[in-house]
Amino acid sequence: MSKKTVATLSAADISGKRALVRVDFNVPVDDQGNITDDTRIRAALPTIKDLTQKGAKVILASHFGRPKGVDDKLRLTPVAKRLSELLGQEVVKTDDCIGDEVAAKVAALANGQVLLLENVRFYKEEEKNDPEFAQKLAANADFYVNDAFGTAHRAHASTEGVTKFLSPSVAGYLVEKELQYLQSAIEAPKRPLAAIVGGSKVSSKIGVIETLLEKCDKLIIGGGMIFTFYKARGLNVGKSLVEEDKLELAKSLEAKAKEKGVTFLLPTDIVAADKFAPDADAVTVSIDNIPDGRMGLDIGPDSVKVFQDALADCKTVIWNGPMGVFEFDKFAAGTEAIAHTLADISKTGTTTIIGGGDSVAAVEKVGLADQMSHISTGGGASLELLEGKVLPGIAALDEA
Ligand SMILES: Nc1ncnc2c1ncn2[C@@H]1O[C@H](COP(=O)(O)OP(=O)(O)OP(=O)(O)O)[C@@H](O)[C@H]1O
Ligand SMILES: O=C(O)[C@H](O)COP(=O)(O)O
Repeated sequence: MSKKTVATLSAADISGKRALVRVDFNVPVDDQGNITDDTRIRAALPTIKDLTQKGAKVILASHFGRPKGVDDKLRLTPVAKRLSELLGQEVVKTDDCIGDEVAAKVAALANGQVLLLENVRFYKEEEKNDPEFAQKLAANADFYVNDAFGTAHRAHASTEGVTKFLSPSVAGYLVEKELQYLQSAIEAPKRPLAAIVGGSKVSSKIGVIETLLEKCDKLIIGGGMIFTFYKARGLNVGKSLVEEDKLELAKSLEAKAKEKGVTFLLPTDIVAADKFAPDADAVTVSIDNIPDGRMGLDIGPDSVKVFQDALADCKTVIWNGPMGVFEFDKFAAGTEAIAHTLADISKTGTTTIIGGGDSVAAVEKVGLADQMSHISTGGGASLELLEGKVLPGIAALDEA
């Protein structure tokens, strides 16, 4: 990475200084507001601990959800509690992210103490990347660290705007690690390189499919988007999800794969349901035999076998998006089988990278997260990076 990192800042440089650290604590919560997965909080610990050990005063900023103004359900109080348990030290929490209360609590911080600001998205100026708001956020700090990989694709005040008011502006350890895995997988991968792309919509994955076609040796497609490809080939897809306006595009993507010599694999069989529900009746059918009244909600066992064979000799695999409606147990088998396959090939030295919220949730559901080479904490951010886009939150940091 060509960006300056927190590792380059010594205790002599930062002891007693106030660090504004952007983290992505946008964690999933249940109906009661309990955190159901603290991965993103744990992922920020190396940067926070490094800064506190070097004697800095750590001021954490994050968004949480997509509030329209102040929303008590989207306060970061439960996150502060969880973070203080994980750090084994008290985390001071403020009720706002700018203003007098924040200034007073920051002024009272001792070296090595940690403070968490309230949800920065309570101000609409955050997402507008308003310079005055960015200046107010920056006013409480001496330097800036961005460790919010999951939010690096947003040009917001706390991810991009603040860098104009704080120096140095450096990357944290999580950002460094994410870039290292995702960029090297796409720019200098050990080959063969395979990408598995799933999820529901062709339209939301076109960018990544097109970019991956340029880089990959094998492209494996699953999830709801397969039916747009089948229909483009003239197959009957019953009531399955189809994006009618993307049929031509699907055709051209397949043609492009052929032209480039990329192995392009679609499932050979699917699990067809009579309705979109967890208790739907499910039958496995070959793709040229999808009954009229049914919808495909998972890939079938033959497809899993075909995909496994294709992945067996790969040295790098990137996976984004589930193979089926894995939230319903009856339609989770395809996604879970792919998760197991990746765990198996990881053991033989293949680099396996899981990017994106749903695929990560699926891998976690089957307890295989720690067997993958890298699990990205960024959904949209990892996709945009794989698409070759510039991430504004990274671009704004100081060059190394
Ligand atoms: N055959 C299918 N029919 C309808 N929906 C499907 C099908 N297969 C998968 N899905 C749904 O697709 C959703 C994920 O699709 P989406 O395009 O949003 O991917 P994503 O959230 O971007 O994935 P990721 O976060 O892993 O990148 C899941 O909720 C899953 O239930
Ligand atoms: O969960 C995410 O992908 C990030 O925290 C970004 O959230 P956003 O899509 O609301 O900007």
